Amino acid sequence: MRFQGHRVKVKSTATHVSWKAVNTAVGCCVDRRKLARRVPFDEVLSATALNKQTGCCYARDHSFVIHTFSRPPSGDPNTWRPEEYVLTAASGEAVREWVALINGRLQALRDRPRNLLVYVNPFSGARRARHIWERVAAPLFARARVAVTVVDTAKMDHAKEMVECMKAEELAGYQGVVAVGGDGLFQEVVAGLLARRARGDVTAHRIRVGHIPAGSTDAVAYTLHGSRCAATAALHIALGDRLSLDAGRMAAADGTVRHFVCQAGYGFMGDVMRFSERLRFMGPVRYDVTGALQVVRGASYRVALSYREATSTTADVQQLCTTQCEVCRLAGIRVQGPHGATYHRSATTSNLPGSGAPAAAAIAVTTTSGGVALGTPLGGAGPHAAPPGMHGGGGGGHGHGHGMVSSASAGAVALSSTPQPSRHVPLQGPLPVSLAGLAGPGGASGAATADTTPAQPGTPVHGTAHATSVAAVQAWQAQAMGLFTSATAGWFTPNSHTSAPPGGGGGGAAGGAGGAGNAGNGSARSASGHGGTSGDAAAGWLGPPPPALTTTAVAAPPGAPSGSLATGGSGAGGGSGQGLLRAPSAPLHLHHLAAPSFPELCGPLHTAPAYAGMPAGAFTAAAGSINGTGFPRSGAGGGGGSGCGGSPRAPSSLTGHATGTTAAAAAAAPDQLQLPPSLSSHSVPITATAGAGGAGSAAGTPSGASASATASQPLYKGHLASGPGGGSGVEAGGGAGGLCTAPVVDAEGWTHVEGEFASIMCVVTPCRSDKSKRGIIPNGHLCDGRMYLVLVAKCAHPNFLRFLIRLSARGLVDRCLPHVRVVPITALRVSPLPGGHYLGGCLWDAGAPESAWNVDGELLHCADVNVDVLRGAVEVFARGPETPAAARQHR
Ligand SMILES: Nc1ncnc2c1ncn2[C@@H]1O[C@H](COP(=O)(O)OP(=O)(O)OP(=O)(O)O)[C@@H](O)[C@H]1O
Repeated sequence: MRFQGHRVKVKSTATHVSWKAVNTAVGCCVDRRKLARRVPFDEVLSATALNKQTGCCYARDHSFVIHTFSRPPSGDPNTWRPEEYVLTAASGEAVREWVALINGRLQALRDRPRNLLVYVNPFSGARRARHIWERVAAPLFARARVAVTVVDTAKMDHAKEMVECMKAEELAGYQGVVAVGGDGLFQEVVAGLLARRARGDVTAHRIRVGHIPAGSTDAVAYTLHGSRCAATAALHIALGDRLSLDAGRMAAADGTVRHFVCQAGYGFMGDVMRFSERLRFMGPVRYDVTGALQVVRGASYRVALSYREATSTTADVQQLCTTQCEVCRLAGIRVQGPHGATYHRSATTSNLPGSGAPAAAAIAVTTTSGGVALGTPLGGAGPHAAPPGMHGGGGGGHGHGHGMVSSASAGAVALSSTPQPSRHVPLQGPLPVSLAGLAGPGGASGAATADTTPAQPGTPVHGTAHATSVAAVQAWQAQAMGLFTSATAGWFTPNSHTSAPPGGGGGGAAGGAGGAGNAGNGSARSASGHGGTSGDAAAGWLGPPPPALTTTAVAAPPGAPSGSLATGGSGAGGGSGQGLLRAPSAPLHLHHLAAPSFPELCGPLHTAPAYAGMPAGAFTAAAGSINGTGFPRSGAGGGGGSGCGGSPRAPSSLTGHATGTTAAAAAAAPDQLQLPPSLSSHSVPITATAGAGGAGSAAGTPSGASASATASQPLYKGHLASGPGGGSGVEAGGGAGGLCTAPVVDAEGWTHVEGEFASIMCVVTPCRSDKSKRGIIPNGHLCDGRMYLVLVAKCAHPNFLRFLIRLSARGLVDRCLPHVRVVPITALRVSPLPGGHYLGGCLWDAGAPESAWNVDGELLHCADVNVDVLRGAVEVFARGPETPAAARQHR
């Protein structure tokens, strides 16, 4: 054949097509090496026969073209250009053979998309999204023979709603969904897919997401590909690159849930976003303008932070996450594909038995007096994804729990779950004994409990069984059942004692205890639970095994009013508790309090947040207040035992036991049978007494000290713990810049800090952008199951400028500046506190006491949030940035 007018010898192997000049082809003035090419098939879009007449005096030209791309010969290899290699054969027959051979090889690449759904936001960035799609991306997809369905978004959340509500069969027709716009549009698509997954739609698991940058920041595309080039992004999509990507999930106290794949920022970042929205007419430059104004403004905000530090892994090695990222590969996310090509596989879809089908392990049972609601789903993947412990502290209304599938593979634990849609099953007599729990060899485990209403006190409490799983997971179930049977038997049987399963079960136990107290059939009963570790049963789930779990259900006193008597689990710190809640048989819906991270999954009633560490007594009292029946109510629950003395987030630091009484005002609302969206309008005085040896003592609360606090603040803000004793432990000073309290680590591994910060960021991937080319966290990873908490203490203007310059030029590492901390974490809670400093001005609300969250470029106005990370939450069309050494040149 001929290439660029010279004779070349072409050959094809299983992985590539290559050619080089034959010896006699070139004279001494032509460098033979410049004619040689080696093009891997996984970098070829397609081959097409050319059928052109080269001129009236010449014969028909028998040529074909190989559509591929090229990297710059030097410098950054991450900006690709479409490339065409034209080869001329001796005959038309030869051309047809070569075209068929190359396209046949491409057909065999199973990750190549054939049909894509494309959303274009015409208003992104400088409003060039449509133009970029038509001029840059669409022609490349046509070259790659990818069919596309294009939708222009008409409003905010249009793409999210469409993805979320589309029929499963329709979605199954696509291999991926592409967002042409900014980070916000990409986030919409991700949110839509995750919502489907939360509903149990297995189709959504294998849908990849692509981002063709046309917005103002385009941090997603930059992070994934190392460049903001639209052609590069389109090429990655057309070539079918695949990579699993972590996502952060931010659940706000107002019930809003947002996902992010780059960063969520409070303080400076939030203010920049908040005010730049008013300057949208300026286009992308609005961020520079408002950024400068915010530096001048020098705002700082007081918050209470609790975070769970990530365990040390290979990710701690200061190493860049690129195509060959060893950290992500070790995590089992990237595996070597056939023919030496690197394929990226999601742990959620390929590491489980019966590969391809996502594991289903959603288990939850909630019971009300009228029936049993099944299927509270698990939403996350990753050892820290599900916060089942939130269920443990809620004695009273419902027994419920979780199951989680765990698989250990390639040095990492991969967790996956497929939730089931909630159903409501009428309660007809005693239900079959229930148990739902799955555990895998990875160590994480869970449990589910349920309650119904035994006719007589003293008879076993039956539960409902609900465990849904794919066939592969059922194999694990058999293994897990033994574990859980022994662990949970006691939860259903009064006066029994049992031990927790390794690594989990506390949540279920406490939930079970509460569940046992749920009446619903008119017969009163009470239950007291003694959680092994704490009312914050997350510890039972994620942390070390509790020393013992004890559950006791006892009959209610004779003549007790019809209704339920319930208590929550007790804390581990030496405290134990029991509660008494009298209410009619109306459901208490305590699980709404108990699952703040999944409000979108659990319906509107789940919007009222509660946090781990809230004393069970508080739950009980709160429930009593909102049920408002006029019965006298008192609640006494075991202290939650999260053990941070004085942290506003951990009222249970007043461990020992807490006694709750409902406010009289609350009792004056007898018709309020369900939780309002927020508890903020309810004042629930709580008197708490610290018990001897409580977990709080570990955090500085003097052992045995008494503390009492009356909460006039919303419960969820955790201001309960401001009393003496509880508050004494943390005001030790120290911390970042000396402006925050010394970090206090509680028994469950949460670190609690209060302070005044100029900026708080939660960065889930390196987060590269034009403003920070190396990334905010240069050594972050795309899929390692951790986030990085960046704390910038209140500081003088020059110091904040130093921070911005450092962030922009080199990225951040821990203590890169005296007032900057970078901590790898897996979960975070943030609550605003009164205080803070800022200048007023026409562009901002001078009196605003709180900042807002900037969640991947979208505003979230509620400052009170819970954040966790979903490992490998989405699959994306990407392979990670390439290094010059790793980039394969075709020459
Ligand atoms: N047709 C539309 N009209 C108005 N808003 C839209 C429309 N389509 C999408 N949106 C919303 O516009 C917001 C911004 O979109 P997008 O993120 O694509 O651009 P951007 O903000 O300019 O870019 P970046 O997020 O990279 O800074 C998103 O919240 C998105 O939900």
